[in-house]
Amino acid sequence: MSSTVDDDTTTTPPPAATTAGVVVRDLHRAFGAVKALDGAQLTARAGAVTALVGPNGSGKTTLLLVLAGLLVPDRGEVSVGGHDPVAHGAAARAVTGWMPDTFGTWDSLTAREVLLTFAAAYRLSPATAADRVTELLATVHLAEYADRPASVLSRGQKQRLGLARALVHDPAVLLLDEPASGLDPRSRVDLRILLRRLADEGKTVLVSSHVLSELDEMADDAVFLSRGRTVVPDAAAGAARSWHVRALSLESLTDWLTSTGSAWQPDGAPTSPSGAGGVLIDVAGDDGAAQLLRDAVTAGVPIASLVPASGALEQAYLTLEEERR
Ligand SMILES: Nc1ncnc2c1ncn2[C@@H]1O[C@H](COP(=O)(O)OP(=O)(O)OP(=O)(O)O)[C@@H](O)[C@H]1O
Repeated sequence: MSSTVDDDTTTTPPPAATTAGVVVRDLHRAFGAVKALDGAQLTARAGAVTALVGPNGSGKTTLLLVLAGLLVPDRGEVSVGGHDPVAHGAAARAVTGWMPDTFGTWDSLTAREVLLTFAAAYRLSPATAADRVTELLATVHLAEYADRPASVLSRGQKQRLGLARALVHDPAVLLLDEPASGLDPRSRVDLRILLRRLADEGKTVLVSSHVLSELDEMADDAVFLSRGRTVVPDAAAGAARSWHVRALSLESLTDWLTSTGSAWQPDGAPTSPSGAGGVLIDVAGDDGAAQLLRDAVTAGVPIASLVPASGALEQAYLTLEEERR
């Protein structure tokens, strides 16, 4: 990949797209002495939601900016929907929907006008654009704000308008930087459902977020970044996971766990007047949880629930050795 030129203005047409999805190989980008990307690798499949996870400063936004064609990398290979965003920026942008973590709007325009402006920039015909914008405003539940100035929109509503903007040209690849930030719980659920639907339609969805429980529920794949490098979470540490066990009688649960030599700790929740309560216990994998449940029931412990205390992504995230920067 060239690191300095966008040759859209030359007469060489971009090569036909060959690879769906997003592929990143050995990507580097420094800001002075800070290596924001230091050999990052990534593959995001078409038809899947891929989570981009990492501590503050790990390079997530830098990576997404490179993929969106807004930042030139120092070196490395990038393919977005089969196009190189540096060498063939226009072709890559045509298939890319980009939602930054904060979306500035022109406050004097209405929500509809904002979207129509972007639709025109993507060269949608006025008739197609009008229909598409009306449909998208309904999709992100902003129909009632369609003809009001964007200045009246709340932060979460602006986020939703930003999502509609990213979708206006029906892109094959969606790059979303912290899309859930500022959204209320209902809007977060709507976002999750929408991203799942888009992936099911065959689109590539790459989403960064700090809300790991949400990514857990929507992501098919995950890529972990740490100090600009892709890392594989410690598999051994990830194998044992904390589970929350609750029983109708806390006393009988803890007596039984102690008699079997299992290490447990209180879950911190108050015991109910009837004596119900719970503990946290480390269990190796789903098989271990199934065995624990079988043994407890056999021993006559009145188990009420057995659930992972944290999501798989969160657990994997916590095994990352690198710290925030
Ligand atoms: N324009 C810039 N100039 C100087 N340093 C930058 C610039 N952009 C990013 N950095 C640095 O590059 C590193 C990676 O930043 P980046 O914003 O990509 O991280 P991030 O993973 O998105 O973080 P967060 O989760 O906090 O949003 C950080 O150390 C940051 O300070």
